[in-house]
Amino acid sequence: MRLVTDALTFAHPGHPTLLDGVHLDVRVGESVAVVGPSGSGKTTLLALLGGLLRPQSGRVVLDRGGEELPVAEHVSWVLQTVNVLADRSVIDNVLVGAFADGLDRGTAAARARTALAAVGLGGTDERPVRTLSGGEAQRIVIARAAVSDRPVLLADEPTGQLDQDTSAHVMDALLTSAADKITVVVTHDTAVAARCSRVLVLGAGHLATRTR
Ligand SMILES: Nc1ncnc2c1ncn2[C@@H]1O[C@H](COP(=O)(O)OP(=O)(O)OP(=O)(O)O)[C@@H](O)[C@H]1O
Repeated sequence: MRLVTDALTFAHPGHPTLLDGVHLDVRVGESVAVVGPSGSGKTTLLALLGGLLRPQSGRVVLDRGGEELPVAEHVSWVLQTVNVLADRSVIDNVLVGAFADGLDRGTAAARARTALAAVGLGGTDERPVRTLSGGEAQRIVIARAAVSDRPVLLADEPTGQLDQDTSAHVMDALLTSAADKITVVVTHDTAVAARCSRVLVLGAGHLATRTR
C-alpha cells in the first residue's frame, strides 16, 4: 500500500503558494518526518494527506495494489490538540474508535493494555483522564493510534508536550506500531525526525529530501 500525492497545491487566504506542487510517496513500513519552518504548511499538508482539506490541484491517493481507497476512512490521527474524553477512563479513551472500526472487544482490550504499557501508562486503565497531565493525555492518543488497524498514521507534533526521555519512549511505541503502517510525522524535534526512516523538509511550497 502507498500514500501518494501528485503535484499537490494548496493556498490559504494570504498564502497563495503555501503548497506549490508537493510530491510524496510513502509505503507501508516507512515513517516519514516532515520538518520545516513554522508557517511553512506542515499541518496543512497533513490535513490534505488525511482528507480533511481538499487541494486546489493535484491528488492524494491511497493505493492498495491498484485499488484506490478513501483515505479519510483509513487514517488514525495524533493531533497537536489532545483529543480525549476527560471524564472517561484511560482505557475507554484508548478504545474509542476501535469498536467502530470493527475490532472485537478482546483483541482491542489486549492491544490497548500493551499500547498503554508501551507509552508508560500501564496500570492507569481505570483512571479518569481528567486526573492525568497534558503529556500523559497525549500518550493516550498515541496508544489509541497504536491499537487501530487503520493503515495510515498521521501525527502532528506527537511529542510536543513531552520531556526528552518520555518523548523517546513514546517514539518507540509509535514506531513499533508504525512497522506495518504508512506513517507521516510532523515535528520540530530533530531527535524525533532522526528516528524516522526519511526526513523531508517543507519550504517555499515544496518538499525536499534531507540527506543525513
Ligand atoms: N484556516 C486558515 N486560514 C488562513 N490561513 C491559515 C489557516 N490555517 C493556517 N493558515 C496559515 O497557513 C500557514 C501554514 O500553516 P500551518 O499550520 O500549515 O504551518 P506549520 O508549518 O504547521 O506551522 P507550525 O510549525 O507553526 O505549526 C500559516 O501562515 C498559517 O497562519
